[in-house]
Amino acid sequence: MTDWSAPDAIDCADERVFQTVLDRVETREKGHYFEYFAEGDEIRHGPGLVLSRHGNEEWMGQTLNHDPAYWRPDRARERGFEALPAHPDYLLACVMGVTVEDLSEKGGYFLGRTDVEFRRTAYPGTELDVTSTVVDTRTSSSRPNYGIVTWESVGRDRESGEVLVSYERTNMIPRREPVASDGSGAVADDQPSSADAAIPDLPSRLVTPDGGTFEDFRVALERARENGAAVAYRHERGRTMDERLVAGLPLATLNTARQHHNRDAMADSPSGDIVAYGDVTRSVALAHARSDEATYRERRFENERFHDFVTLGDTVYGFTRVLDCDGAAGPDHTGAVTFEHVAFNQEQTPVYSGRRTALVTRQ
Ligand SMILES: CC(C)(COP(=O)(O)OP(=O)(O)OC[C@H]1O[C@@H](n2cnc3c(N)ncnc32)[C@H](O)[C@@H]1OP(=O)(O)O)[C@@H](O)C(=O)NCCC(=O)NCCSC(=O)C[C@](C)(O)C(=O)O
Repeated sequence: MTDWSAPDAIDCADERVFQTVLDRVETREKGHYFEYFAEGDEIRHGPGLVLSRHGNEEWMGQTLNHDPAYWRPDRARERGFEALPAHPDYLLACVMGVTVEDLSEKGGYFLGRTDVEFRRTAYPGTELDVTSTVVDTRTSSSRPNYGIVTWESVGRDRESGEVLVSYERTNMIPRREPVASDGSGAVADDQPSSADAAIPDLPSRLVTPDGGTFEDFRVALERARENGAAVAYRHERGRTMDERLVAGLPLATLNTARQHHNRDAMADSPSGDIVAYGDVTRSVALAHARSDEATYRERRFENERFHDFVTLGDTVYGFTRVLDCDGAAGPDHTGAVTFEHVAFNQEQTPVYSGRRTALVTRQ
């Protein structure tokens, strides 16, 4: 009989032996299935993460968020920051990144997020302390292999305890034991396809603002309202998703979701391949929008949805609609603008949409 305690008892160089061993051993799992989560559970995320200047610059550089206030001290001061700040997209991606191991590493997709509130400016060197609470769990009626879980997450400065950002996010999470679908979410064969569906009435005219200041948006909105038009436009820039964006950026935020870096595991998933981290896709589309606007501060995001997969080689473009201008919000030299942003791919398929309120410089 083989002495299994002997160091050379298993010849791993022999393919057949190795495959037999692999078939027999248990896998030490990472992440949690849907059944693990119960409403009200509170989770403190262990890894923490120190926001870094390198990470900040890498994120901004790769996503085209080329706003010098986040890497030039003179421009940061002009913008009213105490020091070089962390970019809000980088902060948000890091806060969410450290939650992934506990919440969503098992797989499944990021479906949406809402109530994203930036409470304080964060600076490189800040150590994050992130906690999450399970807000809701339910089974999916259309996808029997998955459940749908919503968490509220809060990212704090570990030293001061101050809240930097908070949000509520929803994911599909694989079930340990898939159940038969109740079919209520299935699309009936005789339903019209989206191509056949009637196109809703669009405003007769779509107005583009003359520039990117608060006044430009306000004037465009007024002009549009007087003429039954809407303020909506697309941005010229696009960014093709390469490995650095799809796998590199999430890993730099400690996002361990297999969706972004394990092509082998993802081959047998609904997307069939690795997909871009939702925060990367959105940050690219927002960068396109910000490149056409005099952003002063990010305030909040609502109703963010991820509609379709973004895979390697896809190109992400941006579309913006201006919904509202509030001259009374923020410091005197700014006003708040609420936008609806849509990220779309080379086939003009929407992959992300969300409502954003930012302070924009007046002139
Ligand atoms: C996933 C796909 C295939 C489903 O496609 P579908 O046609 O089946 O979609 P659906 O019918 O719209 O949604 C399925 C179910 O989800 C529900 N649902 C949908 N949205 C929400 C929401 N916001 N809040 C609450 N529930 C929502 C919806 O009501 C439905 O429930 P049902 O099965 O009971 O009828 C499709 O939606 C898709 O391709 N989306 C893009 C996903 C994606 O690429 N996300 C970003 C990358 S993954 C990621 O970043 C990962 C991360 C951050 O690292 C990490 O979580 O760890």
